[in-house]
Amino acid sequence: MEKFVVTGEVQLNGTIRVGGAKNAALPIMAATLLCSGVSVIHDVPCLSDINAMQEIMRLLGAKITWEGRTLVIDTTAIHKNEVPEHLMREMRASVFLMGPLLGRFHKVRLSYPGGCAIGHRPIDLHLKALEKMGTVVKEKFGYIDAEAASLSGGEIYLDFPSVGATENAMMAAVLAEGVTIICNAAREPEIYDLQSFLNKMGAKVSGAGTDTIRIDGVRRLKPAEHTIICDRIQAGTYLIAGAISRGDVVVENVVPEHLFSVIDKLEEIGAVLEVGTRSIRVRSRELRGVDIKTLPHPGFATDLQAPILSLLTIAKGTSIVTETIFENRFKHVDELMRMGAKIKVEGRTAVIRGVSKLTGSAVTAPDLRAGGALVLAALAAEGTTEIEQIYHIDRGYENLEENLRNLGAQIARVKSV
Ligand SMILES: CC(=O)N[C@H]1[C@@H](OP(=O)(O)OP(=O)(O)OC[C@H]2O[C@@H](n3ccc(=O)[nH]c3=O)[C@H](O)[C@@H]2O)O[C@H](CO)[C@@H](O)[C@@H]1O
Ligand SMILES: C=C(OP(=O)(O)O)C(=O)O
Repeated sequence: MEKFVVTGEVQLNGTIRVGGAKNAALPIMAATLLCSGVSVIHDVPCLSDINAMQEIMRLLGAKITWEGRTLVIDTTAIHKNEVPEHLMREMRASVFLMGPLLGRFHKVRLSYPGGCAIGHRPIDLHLKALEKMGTVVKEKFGYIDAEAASLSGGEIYLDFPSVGATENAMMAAVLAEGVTIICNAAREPEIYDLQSFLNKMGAKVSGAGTDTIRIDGVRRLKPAEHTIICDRIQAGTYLIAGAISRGDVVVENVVPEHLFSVIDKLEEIGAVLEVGTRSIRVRSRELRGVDIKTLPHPGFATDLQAPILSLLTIAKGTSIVTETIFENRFKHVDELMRMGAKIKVEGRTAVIRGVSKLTGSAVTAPDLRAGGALVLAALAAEGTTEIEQIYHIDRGYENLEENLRNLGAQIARVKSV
């Protein structure tokens, strides 16, 4: 086990370049399974979730090699359409294998996925979408058997614009007969990236980025080459790092339109932002409290709720943060309170009374973004903070300590007893 040791109160200065998005790379890796051949995916982040996905795909028969930040995936020898439970449990994204394997083999067997413990996280919408395409789903002994003699297009209404269900439905529908319409689809940028990749494979998908996606089924797909979009959540986290340290940070390789809600809230908090075509500069001195509500894209991303909450702990006045996506995503609050934050949680709302200073303390990362939030708090805190269970952070933040050190932060990864 490892932990981060952070000595705070250092202003961050400099430039950081973010890489490809985990949440785009994972479904796109799964999508390569839709056909036989060699796909090439550029700017894949080096993260433990990506490694976990590779492990599963290798078990299914894929040959995967890294060339720098490029992943070369050969799906010619896929011979399995069954994923064992212990591998499914490793991450939420394992559920993305369902759509592609069903599309290619008309049959798949897997169990419930794992992932960050941030709420109940059912997969009923994924299954409902697949059933609408003619799949028969049977659940027994913790396993899900999904089978479709032939997948056929259908009209799918999602009760909630679930990112994963939208992606799974898209991947199953590309090889289905006829037209599939996904209504109330998720509009996250990662959905658009998946559409781009599927279309490069020869699929006919349109509408990603809106709430209605149309898929005209095709008979055959071919392998494709693609570059993953940049990670808006890591980018947002580094912007908050600049603001919380009262520094001057430029985040490069970003698509500002993906970050509108964060840019808007940081400005409301009092940070000064300069938005370029592919970069954003953040500076801050005085911070004031604001209200934030997480929503599906283009609303404020739930994955940035914990990081921005850290910033609000030292903003003047009272802030109210409402988490509407996941019912259990305030686990960072208790840890932040150990650092001197004043926060009260009632149901899905956190009321934060800004304090002038946080103090270094021993804390534990309860999940990925909550872990990121603790690193941010530690950057601003007086003294030294030790953050345990950083394997959560390694799921989604690439080279976090190195990137922060390059900006001047005092952060070290050390062995934990
Ligand atoms: C790998 C990946 O891309 N993960 C992201 C994805 O997760 P994920 O795809 O799991 O998130 P969803 O958009 O599906 O979940 C949103 C909400 O819908 C509910 N729901 C979802 C599916 C379902 O079948 N039934 C159901 O009720 C969930 O419990 C949750 O309350 O989107 C989330 C919301 O932006 C992000 O926080 C995650 O980082
Ligand atoms: C919750 C997240 O990931 P996952 O859906 O893979 O658990 C995340 O990236 O913040």
